[in-house]
Amino acid sequence: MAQLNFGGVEEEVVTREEFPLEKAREVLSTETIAVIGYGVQGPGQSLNMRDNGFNVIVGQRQGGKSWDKAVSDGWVPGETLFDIEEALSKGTIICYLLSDAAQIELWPTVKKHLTAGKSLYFSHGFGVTYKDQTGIIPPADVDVYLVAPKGSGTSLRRMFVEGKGLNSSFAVFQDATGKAREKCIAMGIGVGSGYLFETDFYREVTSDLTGERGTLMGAIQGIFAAQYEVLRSNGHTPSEAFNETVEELTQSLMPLVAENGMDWMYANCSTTAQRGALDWWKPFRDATKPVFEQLYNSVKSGEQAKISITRNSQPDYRVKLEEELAELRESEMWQAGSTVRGLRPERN
Ligand SMILES: NC(=O)C1=CN([C@@H]2O[C@H](COP(=O)(O)OP(=O)(O)OC[C@H]3O[C@@H](n4cnc5c(N)ncnc54)[C@H](O)[C@@H]3O)[C@@H](O)[C@H]2O)C=CC1
Ligand SMILES: CC(=O)[C@](C)(O)C(=O)O
Ligand SMILES: [Mg+2]
Ligand SMILES: [Mg+2]
Repeated sequence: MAQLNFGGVEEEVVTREEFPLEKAREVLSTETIAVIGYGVQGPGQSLNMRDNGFNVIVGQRQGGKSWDKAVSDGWVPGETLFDIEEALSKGTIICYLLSDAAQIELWPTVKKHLTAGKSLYFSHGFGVTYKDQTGIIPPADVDVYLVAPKGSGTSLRRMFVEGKGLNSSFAVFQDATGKAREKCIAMGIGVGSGYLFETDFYREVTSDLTGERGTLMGAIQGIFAAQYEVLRSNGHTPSEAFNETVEELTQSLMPLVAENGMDWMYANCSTTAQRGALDWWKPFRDATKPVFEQLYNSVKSGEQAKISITRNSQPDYRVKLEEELAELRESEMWQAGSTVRGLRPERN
């Protein structure tokens, strides 16, 4: 592990240099990796591992859209693509990549196939941490670990194809064989992680639930909507409001932040913009911090897990979800966005 300084705090990370792909292949050479579920993470992780030369099979319910996608991605029914139970019985490393709510329903079946010495692999600390709500309590004689790519499975795959790597966290919950940590890191390299930083199941799930509800997904849409509405109610056109809220951020300014940090982005804007941004970021922090505190407490208490389980276990959850996504898509702001995106020269 490389010891690195993160803003004054020493942490250890695993890089591809110190744990090369050849080593990962060697560690997992006798394993059959069964990826259960072919939604978002399933395709990204299984395809990356397959391209990395691992022995991978996919387990998915037959007949649905995900099964068809698996076939079109080159998984062969009866050879590398099986129904879930068959994949569970063949696999020695079970990658449990169903949605967190669906993991509860299938758990009794998975448990049956977790014979001594197998590994149970997650990409989230959810099921194990909230065991009182999920009932997911792994048998004592299996290794249990996670690799959580910090981004969408879609990006994990795209970045791998481009020769890049997404960062992932990793954690060992249970080491029955004495080799759990090594296997976990090898899996992390195999799924296409750029580098791996260590955590535990509790910290992974609480930070992840906070991040996605916060700045990554929830808060950002909230801030976009607030600014857009203020601009619109003061007579600005939809295109002007959208460009000044979203398009400029994603197309021009965030790539600069990604490249070299916030001060670098500021340094490449006008002195007028710099003055304003430097004056206004603290009031925005102070206004939103209580909401973030409320969010974190709701994650910590298990309330957010409960909501997620309850809502996503309902038979009509997909229909309801689609309605909520459509509400966003059909809002004036995102309709304006659709027109704006269509005007990008590279799309013509
Ligand atoms: N979506 C993402 O990019 C990320 C997901 N994760 C974690 O990875 C895990 C997998 O998440 P996603 O890929 O988003 O899952 P998903 O919501 O895309 O679902 C995966 C699969 O579960 C299957 N499924 C759903 N209900 C089922 C049931 N009752 N029985 C059998 N199969 C069923 C679906 O057919 C689908 O193929 C979760 O723990 C999630 O928190 C972690 C990082 C990012
Ligand atoms: C993409 C990711 O890492 C998230 C936002 O946490 C998730 O999809 O659960
Ligand atoms: Mg995440
Ligand atoms: Mg998440």
